[in-house]
Amino acid sequence: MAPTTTHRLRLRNAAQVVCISSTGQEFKRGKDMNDLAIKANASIVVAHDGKIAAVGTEEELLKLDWYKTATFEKDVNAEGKSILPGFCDGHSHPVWAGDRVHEFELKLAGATYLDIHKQGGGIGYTVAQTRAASHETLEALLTTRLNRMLRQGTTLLEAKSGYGLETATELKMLQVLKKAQDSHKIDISATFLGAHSVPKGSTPEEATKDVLEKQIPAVVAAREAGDIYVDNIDIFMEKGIFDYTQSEAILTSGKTCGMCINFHGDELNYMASAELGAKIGARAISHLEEVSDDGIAAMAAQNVFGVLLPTTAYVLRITPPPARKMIDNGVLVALGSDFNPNAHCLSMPFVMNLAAVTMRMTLAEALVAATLNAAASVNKSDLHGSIEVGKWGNFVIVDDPQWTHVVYEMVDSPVGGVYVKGEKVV
Ligand SMILES: N=CN[C@@H](CCC(=O)O)C(=O)O
Ligand SMILES: [Zn+2]
Repeated sequence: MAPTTTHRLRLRNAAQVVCISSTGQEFKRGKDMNDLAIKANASIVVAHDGKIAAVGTEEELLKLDWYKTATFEKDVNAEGKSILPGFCDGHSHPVWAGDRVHEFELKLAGATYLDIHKQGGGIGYTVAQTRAASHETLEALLTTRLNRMLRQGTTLLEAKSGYGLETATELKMLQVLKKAQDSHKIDISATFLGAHSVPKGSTPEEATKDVLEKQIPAVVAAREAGDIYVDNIDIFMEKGIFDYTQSEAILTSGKTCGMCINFHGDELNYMASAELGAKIGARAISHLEEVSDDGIAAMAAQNVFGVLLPTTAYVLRITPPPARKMIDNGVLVALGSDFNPNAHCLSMPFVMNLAAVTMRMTLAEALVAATLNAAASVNKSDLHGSIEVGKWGNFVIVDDPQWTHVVYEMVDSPVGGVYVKGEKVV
C-alpha cells in the first residue's frame, strides 16, 4: 500500500474538464484549436505547491498508486459543473487615473479615435491624469480592476505602462505593477510602453530619442536594482504617432536589453507592422485590424502571435481584424481585453463572445486564444493556459455542465468560482 499523501485540493467529478491540451503543447494553431482535450466526468488534484498533480476520470486516477490513499485539504464536489483553465488576457492597460466616459459620448456621436487623439484627448488626457496621480491612488485603482478581472476568471494578465511618456511616470507605473505582482493573485506579465504616444510639445523624433536615450536606460537600471520587473517592450506604431523606422529602433533596443517584443500595430492604418514584427523577431503583435496578406504570411512563418482585441473594433465601430484568415493561414492567434480608458472591458468571457460573433472564431478557437495561446504570447504557457500536470492549479468553474455557457451567457457570465494555485479566490 502506498503511503498517504496529502494534497491541497480535489475538484471531483466535473461534467467537463476542458484541458485545452493534454500533450504539453506550447500553443495551438489552425484546426488544432478546435480540439480542447475535454475529459467528461473528471477530477483534478492540486498539490500543496499549487501545481496540478493529476487530472482524469476516477478510473484513470485510481491507476495512480498514490491516489488510492491520498487525502485532500479541500475536497469539492464539481458535479454538474465544467472546469476551464484560468483565463489569460494577452493585452491590457490597467494602470491609469481618471476615465474617459466623456469621450465615449463623443465617439458615439461620430468623432474618431484619431480625431480625439489629435485634439489632445485620448491617451494625452489619461497621461495628464496619470502623471498627477500618486502611487497609492494608482495602486488602489489597479487593485480594484484586478479584483474585477479575477471575478471574471482572469488569472494571467499582460499589463502595460504607457500613460507617462516620460521616465518618472513610466517607472511609477512599472513600480505599481510590481507591487501588484507581489501581492495580487493574478500573475502579471509587465510591459514597458514609454512609446505609447508622442507627448505634448514633442515631435515623434524627439519622443523616440527620449525613449531610446532616457527611458530604456532608466527602466533597465530600475530592473537591475530590483525596483521593477519588465518582460516586454511595446510601442504604438500608427500613422502620426511612431513610424516604421522609429518603431524598429525602439523595439530592437528593448529586445537587446532582454525584453520580448510585443507591440501595437496595423490598427487604424496599414503600417507594415506585421512584416516588421516578423523581421525583428517579435513574440506578439496586437490589433492587426489593417494587416496585409503578406503580413499574415510573415507572422505565420515566424510564429509571431496575433493578439486580437475585439473590444477595440466594437467600441470604435471599425472593421475587426481578419481572425478567420489569420487562423486559416497558420497565424498563432491569442485574445486580449485591451482594457483601457477607451475600451473599458474587464471580462474575458465577453471578449470571447465578441470574438465568436464579430470575428467568426469558433467557441473552441476563442477559448484556446483566451487561455493557452494568450499565455504563450507572453511566454508563460509552461505554467498557465491548460489543465495539465505540473501547471498552476488555476481554474474557472462554470455553473453549467457545458463549458460553452461561459461565452453564450452574455454580460453576467456563469463563473461560479475561480481558483489560483488550488486556492479558491472567488
Ligand atoms: N491603440 C493604442 N492603445 C490602446 C488605447 C489606449 C488609450 O486609448 O488610452 C489600445 O490598445 O486600444
Ligand atoms: Zn493597447
